[in-house]
Amino acid sequence: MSTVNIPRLDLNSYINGTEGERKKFSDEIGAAFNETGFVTITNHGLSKELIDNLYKQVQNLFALPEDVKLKYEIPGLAGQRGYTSKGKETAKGFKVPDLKEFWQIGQTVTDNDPIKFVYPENVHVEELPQFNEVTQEVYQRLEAAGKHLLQAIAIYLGLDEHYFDSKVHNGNSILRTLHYFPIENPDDLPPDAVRAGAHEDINLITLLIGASADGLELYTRENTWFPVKAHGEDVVVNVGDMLQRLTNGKLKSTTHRVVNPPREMMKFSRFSVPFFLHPRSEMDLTSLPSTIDEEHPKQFSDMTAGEYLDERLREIGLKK
Ligand SMILES: O=C(O)CCC(=O)C(=O)O
Ligand SMILES: [Fe+2]
Repeated sequence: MSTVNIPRLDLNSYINGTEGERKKFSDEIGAAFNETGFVTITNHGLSKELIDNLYKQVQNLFALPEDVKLKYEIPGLAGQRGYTSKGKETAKGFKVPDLKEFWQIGQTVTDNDPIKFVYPENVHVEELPQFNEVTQEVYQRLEAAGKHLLQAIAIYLGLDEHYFDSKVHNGNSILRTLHYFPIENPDDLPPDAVRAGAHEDINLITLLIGASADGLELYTRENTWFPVKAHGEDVVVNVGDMLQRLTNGKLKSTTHRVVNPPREMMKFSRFSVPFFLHPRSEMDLTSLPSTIDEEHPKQFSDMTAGEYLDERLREIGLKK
């Protein structure tokens, strides 16, 4: 099996570290994002209690009766807020939808930024007030961690440390709580039905709170699948397509998937919670001039984040 190096980095050594520690963090995350596009992070600002409470609430949400969940599935929002039922999202290039249902929470604008009027309202689960509270806290903490990670990445890219700050302020990020539902009769499934088909994330970076079970795999340069394992409460962070475009492929948006468990485990749920860190839709994703040269010709067309998101949501079947 090919060996894939997914370094485990301490975010606190960047936030509160010495000049040397900050530089080391920035070099390490940059090198990993250039090589495999994945790292795991400790000291990310989410306590074990918060994560345990999050998973408890997520389980409560998906345990609600089908008709209650369906009342939160809102037409016209492309799944960007509230509930998305089974069979709605299909990985790009796949025919069979993923074996999952999910709930998405978006940005809450608390200042006078006019972008407030552009975003759809978040949907609150009337039956579970604690779900709304805990996901709000998790959103804010992952967004804060993500801003620090982008500062470290900016330094690696030779940009000003605060290059991304204004671009992600009140950005279009999404916290997705996911349920890969139990399958009682795996024989009834189409042969190519999987929990999450191979895909790349759309956004700048994704922060994933370690899932309730194994299954996440990344596609290596040697064309093999490699399992991504996170210790306890570590957060897995990977590069998305927007950051790959901005850096002309210097930082890699690595293909990943969630495989089905062994047959006898198919009757158990798997839960996971990725946070897709998006910029404001006006951010220009045109590749940075410093990433283009004779050896690395320009690979992507110039687009804003909003245009790119729209194109991708259509490709995965969420937007008509
Ligand atoms: O469930 C997981 O572990 C990963 C989910 C994922 O890759 C996604 O939703 O984009
Ligand atoms: Fe993903």
